Amino acid sequence: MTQDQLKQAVAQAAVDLILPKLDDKSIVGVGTGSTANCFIDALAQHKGAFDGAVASSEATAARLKGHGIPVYELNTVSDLEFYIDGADESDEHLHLIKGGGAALTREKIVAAVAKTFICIADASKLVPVLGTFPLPVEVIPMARSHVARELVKLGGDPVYREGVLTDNGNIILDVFNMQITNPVELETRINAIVGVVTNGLFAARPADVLLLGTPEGVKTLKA
Ligand SMILES: O=C[C@H](O)[C@H](O)[C@H](O)COP(=O)(O)O
Repeated sequence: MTQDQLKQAVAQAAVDLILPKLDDKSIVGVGTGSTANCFIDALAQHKGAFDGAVASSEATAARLKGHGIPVYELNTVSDLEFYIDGADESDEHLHLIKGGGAALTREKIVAAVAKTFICIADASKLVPVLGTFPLPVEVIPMARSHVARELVKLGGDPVYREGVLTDNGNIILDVFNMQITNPVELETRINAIVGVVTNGLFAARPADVLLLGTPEGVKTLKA
Protein backbone atom coordinates (compact mmCIF):
# COMPACT_ATOMS: atom_id res chain seq x y z
CA MET A 1 0.00 0.00 0.00
CA THR A 2 1.16 3.52 -0.70
CA GLN A 3 1.42 6.18 2.00
CA ASP A 4 -1.59 7.93 0.43
CA GLN A 5 -3.66 4.74 0.68
CA LEU A 6 -2.68 4.37 4.35
CA LYS A 7 -3.78 7.96 4.98
CA GLN A 8 -7.11 7.31 3.26
CA ALA A 9 -7.59 4.14 5.32
CA VAL A 10 -7.06 5.93 8.66
CA ALA A 11 -9.25 8.83 7.55
CA GLN A 12 -12.07 6.41 6.75
CA ALA A 13 -11.51 4.62 10.08
CA ALA A 14 -11.90 7.94 11.90
CA VAL A 15 -15.16 8.66 10.08
CA ASP A 16 -16.43 5.15 10.91
CA LEU A 17 -15.47 5.70 14.57
CA ILE A 18 -17.24 9.02 15.08
CA LEU A 19 -20.22 8.69 12.73
CA PRO A 20 -22.43 6.62 15.10
CA LYS A 21 -21.86 9.29 17.79
CA LEU A 22 -22.82 12.32 15.65
CA ASP A 23 -26.25 13.91 15.36
CA ASP A 24 -27.64 16.92 13.53
CA LYS A 25 -26.33 19.27 16.24
CA SER A 26 -22.77 17.93 16.28
CA ILE A 27 -19.81 20.13 15.37
CA VAL A 28 -16.60 18.29 14.43
CA GLY A 29 -13.13 19.76 15.05
CA VAL A 30 -10.93 19.28 11.99
CA GLY A 31 -7.14 19.48 11.73
CA THR A 32 -4.76 20.43 8.94
CA GLY A 33 -2.54 18.60 6.48
CA SER A 34 -2.68 15.83 3.91
CA THR A 35 -4.11 13.22 6.30
CA ALA A 36 -6.70 15.65 7.65
CA ASN A 37 -7.61 16.42 4.02
CA CYS A 38 -8.38 12.72 3.48
CA PHE A 39 -10.59 12.88 6.58
CA ILE A 40 -12.45 15.95 5.27
CA ASP A 41 -13.12 14.22 1.96
CA ALA A 42 -14.40 11.07 3.71
CA LEU A 43 -16.50 13.07 6.19
CA ALA A 44 -18.10 15.04 3.37
CA GLN A 45 -19.83 11.84 2.21
CA HIS A 46 -21.98 12.09 5.39
CA LYS A 47 -22.88 15.78 5.34
CA GLY A 48 -26.42 15.25 6.61
CA ALA A 49 -25.26 13.36 9.71
CA PHE A 50 -23.83 16.40 11.56
CA ASP A 51 -24.22 20.17 11.72
CA GLY A 52 -20.80 21.50 10.74
CA ALA A 53 -17.14 21.85 11.66
CA VAL A 54 -14.55 24.00 13.37
CA ALA A 55 -11.35 24.39 11.34
CA SER A 56 -7.77 24.57 12.62
CA SER A 57 -6.54 26.59 9.63
CA GLU A 58 -7.70 28.75 6.74
CA ALA A 59 -6.79 25.90 4.34
CA THR A 60 -8.98 23.44 6.21
CA ALA A 61 -11.85 25.95 6.37
CA ALA A 62 -11.63 26.40 2.60
CA ARG A 63 -11.66 22.64 1.96
CA LEU A 64 -14.62 22.10 4.29
CA LYS A 65 -16.56 24.93 2.65
CA GLY A 66 -15.67 23.53 -0.76
CA HIS A 67 -17.56 20.39 0.24
CA GLY A 68 -20.50 22.49 1.44
CA ILE A 69 -19.80 21.79 5.13
CA PRO A 70 -20.67 24.80 7.35
CA VAL A 71 -17.62 26.14 9.24
CA TYR A 72 -18.15 27.73 12.67
CA GLU A 73 -15.88 30.10 14.62
CA LEU A 74 -14.54 28.26 17.66
CA ASN A 75 -15.74 31.08 19.94
CA THR A 76 -19.34 30.33 19.00
CA VAL A 77 -19.07 26.63 19.83
CA SER A 78 -19.36 25.40 23.42
CA ASP A 79 -19.44 21.66 22.83
CA LEU A 80 -16.91 19.84 20.68
CA GLU A 81 -16.93 16.08 21.10
CA PHE A 82 -14.23 15.21 18.57
CA TYR A 83 -11.06 16.71 17.11
CA ILE A 84 -9.48 14.74 14.26
CA ASP A 85 -6.02 15.61 13.00
CA GLY A 86 -2.78 14.18 11.66
CA ALA A 87 0.71 14.42 13.18
CA ASP A 88 4.32 14.59 12.12
CA GLU A 89 5.42 12.14 14.81
CA SER A 90 3.80 10.19 17.65
CA ASP A 91 5.34 8.12 20.42
CA GLU A 92 3.59 5.20 22.11
CA HIS A 93 2.12 7.54 24.76
CA LEU A 94 0.44 9.52 21.96
CA HIS A 95 2.65 12.53 22.65
CA LEU A 96 2.90 14.24 19.28
CA ILE A 97 4.99 16.60 17.19
CA LYS A 98 2.79 18.73 14.97
CA GLY A 99 3.18 21.86 12.90
CA GLY A 100 4.87 20.65 9.74
CA GLY A 101 2.19 22.65 7.95
CA ALA A 102 2.55 25.65 10.33
CA ALA A 103 -0.95 25.19 11.80
CA LEU A 104 0.18 24.09 15.28
CA THR A 105 -1.29 26.92 17.37
CA ARG A 106 -4.83 26.78 16.04
CA GLU A 107 -4.61 22.99 16.14
CA LYS A 108 -3.61 23.07 19.80
CA ILE A 109 -6.45 25.45 20.61
CA VAL A 110 -9.11 23.30 18.94
CA ALA A 111 -7.63 20.14 20.50
CA ALA A 112 -7.83 21.82 23.92
CA VAL A 113 -11.56 22.42 23.51
CA ALA A 114 -12.42 18.94 22.22
CA LYS A 115 -13.36 16.11 24.55
CA THR A 116 -11.67 13.45 22.38
CA PHE A 117 -8.64 14.02 20.16
CA ILE A 118 -8.34 11.32 17.52
CA CYS A 119 -4.97 11.40 15.76
CA ILE A 120 -4.79 9.78 12.32
CA ALA A 121 -1.43 8.84 10.82
CA ASP A 122 0.34 6.36 8.60
CA ALA A 123 2.72 3.93 10.29
CA SER A 124 5.84 5.97 9.41
CA LYS A 125 4.80 8.57 12.00
CA LEU A 126 5.13 6.25 15.02
CA VAL A 127 8.60 6.64 16.57
CA PRO A 128 10.28 5.38 19.76
CA VAL A 129 11.50 8.88 20.74
CA LEU A 130 10.19 12.19 19.39
CA GLY A 131 12.58 14.60 17.71
CA THR A 132 13.78 13.22 14.40
CA PHE A 133 11.17 15.51 12.85
CA PRO A 134 12.32 19.08 13.61
CA LEU A 135 10.12 20.64 16.30
CA PRO A 136 8.12 23.63 14.96
CA VAL A 137 7.83 26.68 17.21
CA GLU A 138 5.49 29.57 16.34
CA VAL A 139 7.11 32.88 17.26
CA ILE A 140 6.09 36.57 17.25
CA PRO A 141 8.23 37.99 14.40
CA MET A 142 10.12 40.62 16.48
CA ALA A 143 11.20 37.90 18.98
CA ARG A 144 12.77 35.62 16.36
CA SER A 145 16.45 36.10 17.32
CA HIS A 146 15.79 36.10 21.05
CA VAL A 147 13.76 32.89 20.86
CA ALA A 148 16.38 31.25 18.62
CA ARG A 149 19.11 32.00 21.18
CA GLU A 150 16.99 30.54 23.99
CA LEU A 151 16.29 27.40 21.95
CA VAL A 152 20.04 26.92 21.45
CA LYS A 153 20.44 27.05 25.25
CA LEU A 154 17.93 24.18 25.44
CA GLY A 155 20.18 22.13 23.15
CA GLY A 156 18.42 22.60 19.81
CA ASP A 157 19.43 23.99 16.43
CA PRO A 158 16.63 26.38 15.37
CA VAL A 159 16.19 27.15 11.69
CA TYR A 160 13.94 29.94 10.41
CA ARG A 161 11.29 28.54 8.03
CA GLU A 162 11.83 30.94 5.13
CA GLY A 163 8.82 32.39 3.38
CA VAL A 164 6.24 30.99 5.83
CA LEU A 165 3.81 33.06 7.87
CA THR A 166 1.23 31.30 10.02
CA ASP A 167 -2.50 32.06 9.81
CA ASN A 168 -1.84 34.23 12.89
CA GLY A 169 0.82 36.31 11.11
CA ASN A 170 3.77 34.80 12.96
CA ILE A 171 6.94 32.97 11.90
CA ILE A 172 8.08 29.38 12.48
CA LEU A 173 11.41 28.22 13.87
CA ASP A 174 12.09 24.51 13.24
CA VAL A 175 14.28 23.06 15.97
CA PHE A 176 16.62 20.31 14.81
CA ASN A 177 18.64 17.79 16.81
CA MET A 178 16.48 17.50 19.91
CA GLN A 179 16.16 14.08 21.52
CA ILE A 180 12.85 14.65 23.26
CA THR A 181 12.91 12.26 26.21
CA ASN A 182 10.57 14.35 28.39
CA PRO A 183 8.01 15.92 26.01
CA VAL A 184 5.75 17.37 28.73
CA GLU A 185 8.64 19.23 30.40
CA LEU A 186 10.09 20.47 27.10
CA GLU A 187 6.70 21.69 25.88
CA THR A 188 6.34 23.76 29.05
CA ARG A 189 9.91 25.12 28.94
CA ILE A 190 9.70 26.24 25.32
CA ASN A 191 6.30 27.83 25.85
CA ALA A 192 7.79 29.84 28.74
CA ILE A 193 10.22 31.66 26.40
CA VAL A 194 8.98 35.20 25.85
CA GLY A 195 7.92 35.61 22.24
CA VAL A 196 6.87 31.99 21.73
CA VAL A 197 3.21 31.58 20.83
CA THR A 198 3.34 27.81 21.21
CA ASN A 199 5.43 24.85 20.13
CA GLY A 200 4.48 21.74 18.21
CA LEU A 201 4.70 19.32 21.13
CA PHE A 202 1.26 18.00 22.02
CA ALA A 203 2.25 16.29 25.26
CA ALA A 204 0.48 18.12 28.09
CA ARG A 205 -2.63 17.33 26.06
CA PRO A 206 -1.74 14.26 24.01
CA ALA A 207 -4.08 12.52 21.60
CA ASP A 208 -6.63 10.23 23.22
CA VAL A 209 -6.68 7.76 20.35
CA LEU A 210 -4.18 7.10 17.56
CA LEU A 211 -5.47 5.40 14.42
CA LEU A 212 -2.36 4.12 12.72
CA GLY A 213 -2.44 3.02 9.09
CA THR A 214 -0.28 -0.06 8.53
CA PRO A 215 -0.08 -2.47 5.58
CA GLU A 216 -1.82 -5.03 7.85
CA GLY A 217 -4.74 -2.69 8.54
CA VAL A 218 -5.62 0.20 10.84
CA LYS A 219 -4.36 -0.24 14.39
CA THR A 220 -5.90 1.58 17.35
CA LEU A 221 -3.61 2.85 20.12
CA LYS A 222 -4.96 4.55 23.25
CA ALA A 223 -3.14 6.87 25.65
O1 LIG B 1 0.69 22.03 10.79
C1 LIG B 1 0.32 20.97 10.32
C2 LIG B 1 -0.18 19.84 11.09
O2 LIG B 1 0.32 19.72 12.38
C3 LIG B 1 -0.29 18.50 10.38
O3 LIG B 1 -1.28 17.80 11.08
C4 LIG B 1 0.97 17.68 10.38
O4 LIG B 1 2.01 18.41 9.78
C5 LIG B 1 0.76 16.34 9.63
O5 LIG B 1 0.50 16.59 8.29
P1 LIG B 1 0.36 15.42 7.21
O6 LIG B 1 -0.91 14.70 7.52
O7 LIG B 1 0.32 16.14 5.89
O8 LIG B 1 1.57 14.55 7.34
